[in-house]
Amino acid sequence: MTAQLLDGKATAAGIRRELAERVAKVTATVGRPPGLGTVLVGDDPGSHAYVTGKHRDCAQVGIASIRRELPADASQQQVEEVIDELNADPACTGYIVQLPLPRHLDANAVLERMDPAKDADGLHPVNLGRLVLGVEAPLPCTPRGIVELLRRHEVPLAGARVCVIGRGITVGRPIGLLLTRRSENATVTLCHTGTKGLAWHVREADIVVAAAGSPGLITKDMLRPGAAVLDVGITRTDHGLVGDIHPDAAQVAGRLAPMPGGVGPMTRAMLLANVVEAAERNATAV
Ligand SMILES: Nc1nc2c(c(=O)[nH]1)N[C@@H](CN(C=O)c1ccc(C(=O)N[C@@H](CCC(=O)O)C(=O)O)cc1)CN2
Repeated sequence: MTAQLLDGKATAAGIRRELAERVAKVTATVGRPPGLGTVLVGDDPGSHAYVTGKHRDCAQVGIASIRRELPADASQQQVEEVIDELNADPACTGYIVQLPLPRHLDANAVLERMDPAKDADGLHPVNLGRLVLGVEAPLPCTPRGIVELLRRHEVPLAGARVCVIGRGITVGRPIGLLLTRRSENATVTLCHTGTKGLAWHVREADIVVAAAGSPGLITKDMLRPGAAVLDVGITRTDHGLVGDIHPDAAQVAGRLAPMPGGVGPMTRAMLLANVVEAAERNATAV
């Protein structure tokens, strides 16, 4: 078997086209375009590349960019001052704080200081709480991108057994909440570095989401033949970027969202969707 491609790049391009039309409408109604802010602290090359990509996407759909950068040794107070500024800026519809932050900073305190109504990442505790409660809120971009990618490729979720590997705040923890909503109705097993018998859990699954950041962790012998497999792990090595899914997995998987070209572009598209939805909410509230 050679896995069918879950093509995040093409799917995200289609979503950007849909969003560009909505941006044009909301811009005409409000008299100015929605604005996405980004807060980037430090020199991590990956984070710089992701933020640059986010602003490139904004330009493509007509969203204005507000870019704030701070040095790696920025203090908690300096970061929080930028947060306060974006909370107060009427041109900023929504913003994100690029993660991870340098170790000396308290990321939870930074996220908590954000205005939840401007949280374009769905990572503010209020919005994560709303996700737990099943109340409408901006959704974390990667989990939302995964659900959208599966939906647009007609991969059935109702009753599906999903194995998620990784318990980080941007993917592993929130995706369990998303997929177990009544509207999705999947059953989720959340695995992590403390899980015993990882291969057994993975083999039970119809859908595997690998977000551990452990290169080549999931091999073909661990998979149920025909499973849909999504690679969310990204490790930068001397030989380039390496995902969590071993290349041999494509021989056994039924569907494969590769890295690159699978979930990453969907993450970026869902960020734009969160900003557009916030702008539309604001426009109807006026
Ligand atoms: N505040 C946030 N921080 C981080 C998030 C997030 O959703 N919000 N997620 C990741 C990084 N990330 C977005 O910020 C992100 C990661 C990867 C991609 C992507 O398009 N990847 C490419 C491959 C990488 C490359 O070409 O350099 C792909 O998969 O095709 C987009 C966004 C952690 N931080």
